[in-house]
Amino acid sequence: MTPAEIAPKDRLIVALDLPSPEAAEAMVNRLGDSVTFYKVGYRLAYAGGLPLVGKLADKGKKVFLDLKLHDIGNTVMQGVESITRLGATFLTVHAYPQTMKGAVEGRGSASLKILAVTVLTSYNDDDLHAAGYRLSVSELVEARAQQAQVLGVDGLVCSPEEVGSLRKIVGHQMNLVTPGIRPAGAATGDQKRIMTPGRAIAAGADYLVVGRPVVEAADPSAVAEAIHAEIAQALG
Ligand SMILES: O=C(O)c1cc(=O)[nH]c(=O)n1[C@@H]1O[C@H](COP(=O)(O)O)[C@@H](O)[C@H]1O
Repeated sequence: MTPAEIAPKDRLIVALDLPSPEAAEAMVNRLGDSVTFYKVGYRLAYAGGLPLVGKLADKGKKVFLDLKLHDIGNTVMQGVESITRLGATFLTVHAYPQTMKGAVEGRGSASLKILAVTVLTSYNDDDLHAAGYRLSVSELVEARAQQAQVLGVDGLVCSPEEVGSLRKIVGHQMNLVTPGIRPAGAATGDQKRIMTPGRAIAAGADYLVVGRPVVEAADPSAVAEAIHAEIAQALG
């Protein structure tokens, strides 16, 4: 599916950053038909949530398995080979060349799509320098995007701020998936490179990842519906 063919409703990925599979399933039931795509990340996966990937897929939902793998190439390759059997649509790895190469090999011809995390949305230039990098966020994001494209990675996780420049580099071949999404007035939390849903879509993001603003809301469905409306409006 090319990015232009993604239905507006399928562009919102709700991060099920919840403490247990029971809490996650309750949230999925609460959101009902309004949400079609979910992310399972550290909090849920390490609390016994991995079987939920297959369960959600059986219910017709798509699942983004956010494990952010990073290890020697052979270990990543073997891990991804195992993950291809879980039923996820997307899997994250960190955007290091050996890691991305191993992940693409492990994926083989499976339908799982590998997303490379460029620079985490909680980082700014100062955080990168503190971690020992000499490049700015935008320079490192662009360099990693180029490497990911050459290595056959399927998509990138980036902040909405980088979507415009990354489109020029990777065109429409790669999915651009953006966390760091905050509806107007929502608490920023630890995110540093953020945008509203409408502005992120207008900038060219294919998918928006939203966690706390939805799952911690008094009325999660109402927030999800409002984000869908912003997405639809931005797509015109
Ligand atoms: O890979 C991710 O999904 C990810 C990458 C990134 O750079 N920033 C980022 O926030 N995320 C994830 O996206 C979600 C954002 O959640 P909220 O900040 O609660 O909306 C979390 O589950 C993060 O782990």
